[in-house]
Amino acid sequence: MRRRRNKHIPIKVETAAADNEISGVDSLQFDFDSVLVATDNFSDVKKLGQGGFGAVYKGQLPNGEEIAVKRLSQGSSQGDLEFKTEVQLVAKLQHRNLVRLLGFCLQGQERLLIYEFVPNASLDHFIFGNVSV
Ligand SMILES: Nc1ncnc2c1ncn2[C@@H]1O[C@H](COP(=O)(O)OP(=O)(O)OP(=O)(O)O)[C@@H](O)[C@H]1O
Repeated sequence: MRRRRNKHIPIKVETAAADNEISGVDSLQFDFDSVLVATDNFSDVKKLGQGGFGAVYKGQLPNGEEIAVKRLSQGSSQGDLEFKTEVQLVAKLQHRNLVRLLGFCLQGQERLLIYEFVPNASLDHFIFGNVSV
């Protein structure tokens, strides 16, 4: 008799591993409506620039913290789970020369990445430290 290959087992194992990997990722999730309020509905006035992955908007949270919201262009084939896993890994990175990723937002087709806002003037300090000119 021919032996049937059970294709379901590896998929279940992968899913379980991925679930463990993203445990706690929800704490990084921003509410979409709060981001809309923070960026004045992604108004052109708040637009900081345009990168390869989408437009970036300045926002302000209710506690006064300034943020930069990267609104990813739609059409990525990346799944929600992959996206969340990637966000969680990047959010753990901390370095004086890296802009801090604060969180993400997933709503329908919308995928947002929320970073700390870095004013132009402070980029010199990020890169060169405190140098007097
Ligand atoms: N954290 C931030 N604080 C302030 N402004 C930002 C921040 N992130 C991005 N910007 C602004 O948005 C623009 C686009 O940034 P983004 O990171 O999307 O693309 P990029 O760095 O130009 O190129 P790439 O898409 O290839 O990474 C930047 O040039 C900058 O003006």
